[in-house]
Amino acid sequence: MEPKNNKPIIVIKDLVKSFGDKVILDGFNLTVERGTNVVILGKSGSGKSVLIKCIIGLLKPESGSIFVNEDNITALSEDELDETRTKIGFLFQSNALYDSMTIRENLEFPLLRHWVDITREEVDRLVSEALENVDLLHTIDMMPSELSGGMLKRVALARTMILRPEIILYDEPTTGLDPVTSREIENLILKLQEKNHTSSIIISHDMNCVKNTADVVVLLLEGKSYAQGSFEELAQSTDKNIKQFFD
Ligand SMILES: Nc1ncnc2c1ncn2[C@@H]1O[C@H](COP(=O)(O)OP(=O)(O)OP(=O)(O)O)[C@@H](O)[C@H]1O
Repeated sequence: MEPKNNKPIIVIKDLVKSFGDKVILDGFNLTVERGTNVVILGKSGSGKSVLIKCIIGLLKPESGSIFVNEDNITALSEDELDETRTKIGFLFQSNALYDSMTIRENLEFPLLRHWVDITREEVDRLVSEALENVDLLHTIDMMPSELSGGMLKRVALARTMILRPEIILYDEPTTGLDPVTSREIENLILKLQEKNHTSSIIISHDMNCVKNTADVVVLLLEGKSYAQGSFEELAQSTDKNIKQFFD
């Protein structure tokens, strides 16, 4: 038998999702190989967020399948979904940090929620380690309002990583950041991918981010995976639907 680790981590087949008579995903297919970063490129409203929500089981597709490892997301109960979701980290565009909590408390939150038997020492160690990974240990007792946009994104990334997810879904990780800070975030995404061997799906409009982080770029158009390839392959395409993203 083929060892598990050589199998793709996410396999999506013929996914269909509509709202009323509006078909958003129309037979979408995607395979994410273990340890790779896949960037989903698509116009506003093309269904990128809907796709991510289907992967974490927040939306139920009409048909098709989504396998994360051995689990068919579309067939899991809520309890089983909760278990699977602990293996999937999500970096929200808004960062989703709690404004009334310190950075330490924000990072403790997922640990205390998911690992009920964890000791105080272990919590402290993991929080410090997660902040060290993003070079922000000195902010541990600060409030989110004291940090810049780039620092908040790094804290949010540290919090996403703290449960050691196998998969990370990034929703426009560099939107609203200046080019230098964006580059810092892109480098962190690559560093943490290498360190923790995570696999990622990244939604981004920022072509520098796409270029710097993608192993594979997937163009979502009219509900389908219209094109797939490396950044360079797609950048050289003469297809007008693909070219418009690279011009
Ligand atoms: N819960 C919902 N009910 C009805 N329609 C929805 C719902 N969620 C999304 N849609 C519709 O699905 C389409 C795709 O939305 P989605 O948010 O996935 O786009 P997107 O590609 O992520 O866009 P953007 O880049 O602007 O974030 C939009 O037309 C949106 O209005």
